[in-house]
Amino acid sequence: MQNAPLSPSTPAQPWPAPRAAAPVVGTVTMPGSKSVTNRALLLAALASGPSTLRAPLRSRDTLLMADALRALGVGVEDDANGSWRIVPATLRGPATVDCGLAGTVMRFLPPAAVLADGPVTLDGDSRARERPMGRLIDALRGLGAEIEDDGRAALPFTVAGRGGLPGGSVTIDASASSQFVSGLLLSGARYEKGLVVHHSADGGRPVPSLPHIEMTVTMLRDAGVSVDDSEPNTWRVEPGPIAPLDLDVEPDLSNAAPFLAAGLVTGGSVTITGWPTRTTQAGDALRDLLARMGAVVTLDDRGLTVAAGPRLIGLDADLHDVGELTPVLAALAALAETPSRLRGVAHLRGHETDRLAALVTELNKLGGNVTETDDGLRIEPRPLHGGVFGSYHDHRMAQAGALLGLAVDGIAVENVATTAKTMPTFTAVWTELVSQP
Ligand SMILES: O=C(O)C1=C[C@@H](OP(=O)(O)O)[C@@H](O)[C@H](O)C1
Ligand SMILES: C=C(OP(=O)(O)O)C(=O)O
Repeated sequence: MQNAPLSPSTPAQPWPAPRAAAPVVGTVTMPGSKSVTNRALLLAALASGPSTLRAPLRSRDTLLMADALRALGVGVEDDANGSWRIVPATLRGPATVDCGLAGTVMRFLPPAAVLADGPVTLDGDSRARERPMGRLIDALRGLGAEIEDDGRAALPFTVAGRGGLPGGSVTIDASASSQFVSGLLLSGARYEKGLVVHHSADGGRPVPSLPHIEMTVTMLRDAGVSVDDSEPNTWRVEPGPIAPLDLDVEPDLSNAAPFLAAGLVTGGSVTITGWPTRTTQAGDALRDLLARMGAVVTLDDRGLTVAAGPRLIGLDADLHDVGELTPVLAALAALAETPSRLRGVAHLRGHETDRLAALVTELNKLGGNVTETDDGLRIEPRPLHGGVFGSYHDHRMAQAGALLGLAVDGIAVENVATTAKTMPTFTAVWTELVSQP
């Protein structure tokens, strides 16, 4: 198993996306959830004893998190069956952390780095330096942390670890990313006074991706931490120990999106095994969203099966809670019979790339009719033609391109290797699924 971060470099040749010769019918087992794996790694590092993570995701984002924790002195050891055993330690500095392009590393690690006994310097890919960070840096300063960022309010910066943090109450504008809140909550129990996080933004802009905060709260409670989220936009974490984890990581439901959509655009049917009946993963919303697009959706002992209905219809939806599904849903909408309106996702401009601009550019390059709105996209289906689909170092843009390639002749995806951010096996699993007789 590879432990070094996978290279984000751009290969010279775009990947010729396979065109479906027949309806795609098959079953796929997804690797573990990125969001669960990186929360579990961080919590395990701060826990009161060793933890076991079974079926963790091993991808660029999670290997970066594992390496970051190792740099701080935590043991992240490979077990024989693919599990990780995490042995906490007093966090040490000086240390250097490569965040790559992982939001979960750049937002979850700094609130833990204040607990280190020396400086921790964080940096990442060039695009990572443009992703929103300033509000989290300010919030940590408000809680007593010292952070040297040369006024950039972005990566790279150095957290002056002092072996602890007073903690207390802080108000943050988390309208750019739910990860600011999740990051603070994950470490909050280890602050002397615990933590109260309150979200407030100009114009009442809400926190996006609330299911991801629910995931954080659920995982903290499962580890014995007392969290009060009864008041909207306020989260209270009591100081106290974090119990060791013994966790089976759920399959990544957001990464299931292109596979489920593959059945829909080809008139076929795809089953994802092990789909949890209860989950906090945002990707679970696919059951409802794809049904609204005309799919026949069944959750049973086999997993989640999504079959094409008589028509693939457009979608009018607020994706604020599930923004990470937007690129694949936009590609699916471009292949639908009726127009779509995807709303509530202005914050996608700060994701791996500006996803709204990227989707408009790349879909229109192929003959599409997509316009950017204040907070999303309008998609008028048009017959598409072949061409190179740019991925902008964005795993979900690459997945969107692969999906288009099933239904449109001559699509090639630039830098498909970027899918390794969350699923290094993407092209292998995709090719196997779509080439089945
Ligand atoms: O906490 C998490 O695991 C995530 C939160 C969301 O971030 P934003 O709130 O920045 O959209 C989501 O888009 C991202 O893929 C994963
Ligand atoms: C927004 C995403 O990632 P990140 O965790 O880097 O924010 C994503 O995976 O769609």
